[in-house]
Amino acid sequence: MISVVPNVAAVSTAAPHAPHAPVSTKPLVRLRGVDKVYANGTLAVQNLNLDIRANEFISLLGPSGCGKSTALRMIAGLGEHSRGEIDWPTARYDARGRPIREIGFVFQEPTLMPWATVFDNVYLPLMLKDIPRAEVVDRVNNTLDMVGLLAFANSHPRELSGGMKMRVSIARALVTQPKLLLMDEPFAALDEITRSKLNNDLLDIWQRAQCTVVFVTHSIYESVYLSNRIVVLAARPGRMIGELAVDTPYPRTNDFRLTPEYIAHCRAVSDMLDLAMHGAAPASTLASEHSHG
Ligand SMILES: Nc1ncnc2c1ncn2[C@@H]1O[C@H](COP(=O)(O)OP(=O)(O)OP(=O)(O)O)[C@@H](O)[C@H]1O
Repeated sequence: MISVVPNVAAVSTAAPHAPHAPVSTKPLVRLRGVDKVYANGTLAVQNLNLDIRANEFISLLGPSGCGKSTALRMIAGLGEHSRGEIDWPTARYDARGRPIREIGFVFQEPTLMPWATVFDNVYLPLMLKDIPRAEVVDRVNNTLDMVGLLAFANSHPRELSGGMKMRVSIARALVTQPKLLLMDEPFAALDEITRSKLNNDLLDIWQRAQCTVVFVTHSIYESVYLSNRIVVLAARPGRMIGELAVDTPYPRTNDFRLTPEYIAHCRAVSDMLDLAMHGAAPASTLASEHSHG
């Protein structure tokens, strides 16, 4: 058994927050038999079946070209799927009958506006919705506090480290208070120490924001540390090989990385990834061994 200690790496100076909301049984997003064929004929994703439940932290893990980014973009509505269904069972619908997806998207590069302050970079999505700055000063400041950057509100991106820029990018994605945060290899370009610190920061932010996260990564270690569910994909064609539940409770700290439980999970994911790379069994035979609540 592992010991659970308080998360000393919390990024915010705000008062202690409520425990993380339990994973809902009702899916926020439901993918059924989803294929994506690009115009050049590439079958990027084949028969993807996935329920993304409210308050989950799911990682999509797999080798290059297995369709992780394509899956994320389809969930975001950035590009149509070719076959199957993507439903938002609890969403409201717009006048044209399309689900109102309440999402934030974080990319590998922070892509901040270099001429604008940290505050204005985070304000951007609200500005694009024509919400006056004066009305959302508290909201932007609260979001900056959530990522531990309130003191840098008036700084410019050039004054920040790589990790701080990424936290601004996360704040910008969260300022609209999305239900679903989609993250496409957000820490891949960062050094190992910064990445490890940001893993802790992200878990704290996730807990404070009380949202659902779908996180794309190549890293077994990162996926086990962060997630309560890991979906493993294989390439050519991109398809789901299986999934693993990581039921270690949150908050998780660096101590978790040293436990036999963590190592066992990493080994199980590694074995599944091995299958993904060198010959895959049908998803059903593996997924059934690793049920989730
Ligand atoms: N716009 C596109 N047009 C044609 N093929 C594409 C397009 N985007 C991606 N692909 C192909 O679809 C497959 C899946 O690509 P995708 O980027 O989703 O994979 P990935 O798992 O995110 O890869 P990586 O880890 O390298 O980012 C790949 O074979 C890729 O070459």
